[in-house]
Amino acid sequence: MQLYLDLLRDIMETGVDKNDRTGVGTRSVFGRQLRYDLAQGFPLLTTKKLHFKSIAYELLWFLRGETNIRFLRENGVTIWDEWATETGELGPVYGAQWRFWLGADGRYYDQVQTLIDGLKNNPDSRRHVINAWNVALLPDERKKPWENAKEGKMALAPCHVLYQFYVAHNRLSSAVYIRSNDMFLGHPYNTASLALFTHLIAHQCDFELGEIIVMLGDAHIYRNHFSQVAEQLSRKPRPLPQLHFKRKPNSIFDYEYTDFELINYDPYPAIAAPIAV
Ligand SMILES: Nc1nc(=O)c2c([nH]1)NC[C@@H]1CN(c3ccc(C(=O)N[C@@H](CCC(=O)O)C(=O)O)cc3)CN21
Ligand SMILES: O=c1ccn([C@H]2C[C@H](O)[C@@H](COP(=O)(O)O)O2)c(=O)[nH]1
Repeated sequence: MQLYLDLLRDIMETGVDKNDRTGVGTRSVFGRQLRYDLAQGFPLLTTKKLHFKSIAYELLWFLRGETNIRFLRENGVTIWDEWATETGELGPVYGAQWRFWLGADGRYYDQVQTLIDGLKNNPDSRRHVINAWNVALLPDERKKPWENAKEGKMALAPCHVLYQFYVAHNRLSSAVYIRSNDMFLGHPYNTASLALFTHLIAHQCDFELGEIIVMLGDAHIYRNHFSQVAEQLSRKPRPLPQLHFKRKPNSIFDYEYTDFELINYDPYPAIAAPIAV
């Protein structure tokens, strides 16, 4: 994960200070790419402890097509609490777009099922894409996230907007475009989430593992994370953990948290940081 630490340093040293929607303020750069070979280990940050459970349950929640935080809360995951309405609604965020994209013809489109079918039947296709940027449902940036959700809009505009998958020599690679990335809190989650998603799909479709590629638009460090970033940069990365499966469910939608496990994860202690809402 040296690539990540190098990018944090680059942002601190060369980034531009700007204001942002949350009022906290950021230092940012625009347009970067990080890539990891999944055969070298599972790209979960070791220079601070990450709550893998939050990352895994969030992905399972997307795959269920859910947009209420109930499922997350039932499993001890609180990372979406700040944006939800009193009843836990987030509006039509990722899960809704991945599984139930409402077409102009009035039909719902399941992008994940289409992806799996496409990878199995036509792996060479260049159209293995999942897109969350549903223009009609984007929030009004001047309103609070939960106000948007109450009006049937997304609480937050998608950050990890577009996924693409690629098969060569029976190896599955993936890429994600993240238009806006909170480099201290969000980025390590987003990287691990893409890695886990790629593992699940490879497991289902009998592919070997290739690379993951994370492409960033606005890559920012919030002003109130500067000291935490300095602490992180003083630490030396340790060997990556591995992901093992214990069961192969019949479909991508049937995985449970207990079906996989991380082994040899030996991180430095967690570093607490406030989240910008
Ligand atoms: N400002 C901001 N940054 C984000 O990364 C982000 C958002 N907003 N809004 C939507 C989601 C929610 N995400 C989150 C939210 C909280 C943490 C967080 O506080 N992580 C703590 C541990 C908390 C836990 O897992 O229980 C950390 O130390 O990593 C991480 C990602 C990612 N996204
Ligand atoms: O998966 C995610 C979701 C959100 N973020 C961060 C990126 C920004 O700091 C905020 C979103 O604010 P916008 O004004 O909509 O850009 O959340 C992330 O890093 N990863």
